[in-house]
Amino acid sequence: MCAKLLDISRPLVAGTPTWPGDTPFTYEVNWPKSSSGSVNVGKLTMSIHTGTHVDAPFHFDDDGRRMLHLDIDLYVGMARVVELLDKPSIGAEDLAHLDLEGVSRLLIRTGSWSDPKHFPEEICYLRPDLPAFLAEKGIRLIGVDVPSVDPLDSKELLAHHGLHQHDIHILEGLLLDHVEPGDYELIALPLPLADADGSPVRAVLRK
Ligand SMILES: N[C@@H](CC(=O)c1ccccc1NC=O)C(=O)O
Ligand SMILES: [Zn+2]
Ligand SMILES: [Zn+2]
Repeated sequence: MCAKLLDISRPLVAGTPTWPGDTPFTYEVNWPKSSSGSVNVGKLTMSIHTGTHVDAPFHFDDDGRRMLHLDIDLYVGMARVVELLDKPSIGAEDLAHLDLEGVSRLLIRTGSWSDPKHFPEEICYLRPDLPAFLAEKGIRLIGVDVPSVDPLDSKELLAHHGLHQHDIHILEGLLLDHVEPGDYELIALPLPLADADGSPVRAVLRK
C-alpha cells in the first residue's frame, strides 16, 4: 500500500496573506445553483505569488520562459527535506555539512515564517553564492517555506536570477512545520497557465 500524502501547501482562504499591496485572495460562488438551476459555479481571484507556488523565469525576467514552457518533470520526483532553523540567511557554507549526493530536489525548512496568518516582516533568504553550489551538486529544484528566496525588500532578486542562471526551478511558500527531514517523493505540479509568471501548486510529499 502507498503511504499517505503529507500536504505541504498553504490553505487558500479569504484573508490568506499576500505580498503587501498584491491582489487579495477571493473565492466566491459566482453563479449559484439557485439561479443556474443545476450547479454552483465558483470564481477565483488571486495573485500567482500567494501561498504555495512556483515561479517561472518571466516573473523576474521579461524575456524569461513562462509557465507552460517549463519542464514539469522537475516538480515530481524524489526530494530531500532539510532543516536549517534560526538562520538569517542560507549560503553554501550552511549546506556544506550535508551529503547531497544524488539529490535533485531540495526543500529547506527555515522556520522563519512563524505566523501563517500574516505576511512575514523578515525571512531567511538564500545568499547569492548558493545557486552555483546547488548546481554543482546537481540540484534542479529548490523549495522554501517562505514567500521568496530573496530578502523581502530586494529589488535585484539575486537569488532568483542566480537560480535561473543555473537552471534551478523555484518553489516558494511551502508549509514544512510538520515535516521531518528526510527523503520523500514530491508532487507539486503547476497549472498549465500558458503565459503566466508562475502558478499556484498543491504540493505534497510521500515518504
Ligand atoms: N519574488 C516574489 C514575489 C514578489 O516579489 C512580489 C509579488 C507580488 C507583489 C510584489 C512583489 N514584489 C515587490 O517588490 C515571489 O517570487 O513570490
Ligand atoms: Zn513567487
Ligand atoms: Zn520567487
